[in-house]
Amino acid sequence: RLSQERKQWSLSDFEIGRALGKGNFGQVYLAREKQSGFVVALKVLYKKALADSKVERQLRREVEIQGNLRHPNILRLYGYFHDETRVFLILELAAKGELYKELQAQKKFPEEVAARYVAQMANALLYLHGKRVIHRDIKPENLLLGLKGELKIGDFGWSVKTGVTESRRRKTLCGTLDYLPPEIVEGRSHNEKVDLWSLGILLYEMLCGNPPFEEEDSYETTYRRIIHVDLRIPDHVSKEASDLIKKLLVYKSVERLPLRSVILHPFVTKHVQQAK
Ligand SMILES: Nc1ncnc2c1ncn2[C@@H]1O[C@H](COP(=O)(O)OP(=O)(O)OP(=O)(O)O)[C@@H](O)[C@H]1O
Ligand SMILES: O=C(O)c1cc(-c2cccc(F)c2)nc2ccccc12
Ligand SMILES: [Mg+2]
Repeated sequence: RLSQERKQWSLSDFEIGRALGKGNFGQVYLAREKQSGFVVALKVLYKKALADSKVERQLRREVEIQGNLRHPNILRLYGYFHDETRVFLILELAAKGELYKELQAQKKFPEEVAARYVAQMANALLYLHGKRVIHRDIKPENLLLGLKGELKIGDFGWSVKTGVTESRRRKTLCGTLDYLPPEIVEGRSHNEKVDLWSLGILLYEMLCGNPPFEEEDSYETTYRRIIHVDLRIPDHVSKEASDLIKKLLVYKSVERLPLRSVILHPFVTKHVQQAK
């Protein structure tokens, strides 16, 4: 186990292994803590890049939030440290990498696989919302897989503790709109129910191989399709799955199916044995 107390970590505490992936502000490496032999993912972020993109505050928030979370479907942040030029995040290793890669390789998932991921996401979101944290960036790129193929929500770059109202519209709108709910796309106030919409988008993409409102290179068309909830569900999708998607992709956030009902929905219960 990594010593739990607020230890002052440094690079010399770790043996660095292969690169696991490349992120926006640096690389992520396999690493072993020398003292305990504990294997982690060490995420290296360059201060210059962070400062240039003005995301230091967001990073500190991400670290603060993720550091306090303990849930089997949420990637652990064990600690962090920095030197003159870099910030290092000591993260739980997600041995099976990105869900995104799995989805790209398989094109789409069988319904029982998608149902398991939906159940794990719903449980993680129940925990998060219970702590007044909204993720706001649920999408395959930010979901990792543990050793037993269990889903781990990583990347709290966009999460916030509610009550912090700020228009993140600018930065948000420069990424892809595909996963954003109408209230964010229209720059209106939003709450944790944004994660319910994204869960619906995720389920659709896992079963269909592409997000529902995706348009080749037309941002405006995607925008219009989102606010009109212009949803077309292919015939190969079962009626239970289709029902759940339609109950999550609802324009009015208050009408979206609550997480407890997601977990008890026939699409999930059909495939996933429920917690005792
Ligand atoms: N905990 C981890 N375990 C295994 N692989 C990881 C882990 N964290 C990151 N990776 C790999 O490194 C890549 C880059 O990591 P990540 O996406 O977190 O960086 P980033 O894109 O800079 O962060 P963000 O997505 O928050 O902007 C991921 O796509 C994944 O392949
Ligand atoms: O030089 C610093 O004091 C510094 C510290 C941190 C930092 C330190 C701990 C946690 C965290 F999330 C971020 N981030 C930075 C990003 C850009 C430039 C400088 C810094
Ligand atoms: Mg990333």
